[in-house]
Amino acid sequence: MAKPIVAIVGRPNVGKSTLFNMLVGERLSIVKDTPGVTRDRIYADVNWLNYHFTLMDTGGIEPETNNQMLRHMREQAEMAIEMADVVMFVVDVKQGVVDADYKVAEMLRKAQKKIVLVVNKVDNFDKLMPDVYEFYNLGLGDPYPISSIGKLGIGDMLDEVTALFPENEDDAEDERPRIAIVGKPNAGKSSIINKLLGENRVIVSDVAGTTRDAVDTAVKWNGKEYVFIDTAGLRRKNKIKEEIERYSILRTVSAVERADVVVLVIDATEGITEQDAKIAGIAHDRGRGMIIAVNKWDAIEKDNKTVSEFSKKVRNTLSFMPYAEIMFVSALTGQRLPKLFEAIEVVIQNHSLRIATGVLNEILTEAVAMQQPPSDKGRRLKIYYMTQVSVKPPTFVIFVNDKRLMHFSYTRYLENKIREAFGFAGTPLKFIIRERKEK
Ligand SMILES: Nc1nc2c(ncn2[C@@H]2O[C@H](COP(=O)(O)OP(=O)(O)OP(=O)(O)O)[C@@H](O)[C@H]2O)c(=O)[nH]1
Ligand SMILES: Nc1nc2c(ncn2[C@@H]2O[C@H](COP(=O)(O)OP(=O)(O)OP(=O)(O)O)[C@@H](O)[C@H]2O)c(=O)[nH]1
Repeated sequence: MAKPIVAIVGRPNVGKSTLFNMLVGERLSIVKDTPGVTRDRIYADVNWLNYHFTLMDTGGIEPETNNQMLRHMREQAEMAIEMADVVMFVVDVKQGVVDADYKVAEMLRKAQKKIVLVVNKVDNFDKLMPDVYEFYNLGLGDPYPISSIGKLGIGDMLDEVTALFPENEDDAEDERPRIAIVGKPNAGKSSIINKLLGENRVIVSDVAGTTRDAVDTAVKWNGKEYVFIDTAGLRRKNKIKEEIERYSILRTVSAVERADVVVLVIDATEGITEQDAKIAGIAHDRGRGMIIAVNKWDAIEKDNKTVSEFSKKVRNTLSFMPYAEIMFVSALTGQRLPKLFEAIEVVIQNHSLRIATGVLNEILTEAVAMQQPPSDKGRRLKIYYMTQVSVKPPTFVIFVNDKRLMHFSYTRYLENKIREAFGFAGTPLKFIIRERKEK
């Protein structure tokens, strides 16, 4: 389920963005199917042979002084260590090994992270190979020479990256549901986790002692164990606004990647913002179960319209996830936090709910009878059959005579019928349209 995460770190100008764009390819410039969410190109899915992973570009800020650069690189490396399974440490053959490279290398070595040392701008292997050997001095093992522009050495480098992926995903063996608590800085993520955990905290002992797992907390509720993934505590001191945004997005991606269910915490005193939509979009794209928790509900003045008005604004801004329940909570007073736990459990169930094909097709037949499928130039859409092929999120394949006739709005109509029949509250549903020859 959870895809490995690979983070790119390195000094400014070594070619991180060029490498990122080359690996991601042109296909993916904008994610269109999440309305209202314009996607920064700082993370993307990469498919290489049979491997699928999420690539993150941690760079992008040009510090002015050497001091600033060192600080920035340290933070970059820290973030990468926390978030990624494998770190691509990119250096520049033209500049050779510089002081900052040594310092970052030392940090990465100490963290015992899986590292691939990538020497970029080796546009001519014959001529530049001698310069590549210098990078052995960093003590990170074999340097992998590449040219991001010339697309040289990429295969060998990726072979090494994928060889370092966790063997049997530790998450796969762990049956406990994983819940990521995400949201803007200061929304109250830590407060909610602490309150939810209360006395129920148990030690996450059987998970390997990597830095990433340090943010995981296991808790027992109604006799069942859950693992919470916290994204709180981003250090903000001295940071540029763009930097904070970038890190909080990447961190969210990393947490969401590992989660089954996501709780988006919104600060009621600030209202819902574009940044909230961005964060929600990540969970939606990845097909996670979803709950919207409007926190600090104690802190705002209310009358009998406040809930419906606030809900309306949330629904408008997060129009791509009408399936998510909105809850009004307070970490301070504990108001409705037990209900939040109940909601999490419901979403977990729905996220892995399977519907038998027979029942599904009864609903389909009925739905088609009630509203005729669309037609175009005299040719009408025929829907033959539907079956659920997977869970987390529930994914359905619909067999039709002609894919082009399947309008988005009709898929939406069918989705609504399925939801009317089976609920599926809190989980996105995925539909795959397949053509089958007419009989
Ligand atoms: N010759 C050569 N130049 C390259 C290669 N890869 C990147 N460059 C150049 O190096 C410069 C910096 O590339 P970027 O990708 O912007 O570097 P970056 O590391 O993302 O820089 P920041 O965004 O400042 O962190 C650009 O002028 C690129 O064209 C390469 O393989 N060979
Ligand atoms: N009134 C009120 N204040 C709250 C509530 N929940 C959190 N706060 C306050 O909001 C501030 C931020 O809370 P945190 O739990 O640290 O927020 P966070 O989302 O973990 O923040 P980061 O670590 O910056 O990502 C603190 O001052 C809390 O006391 C709430 O339900 N009501």
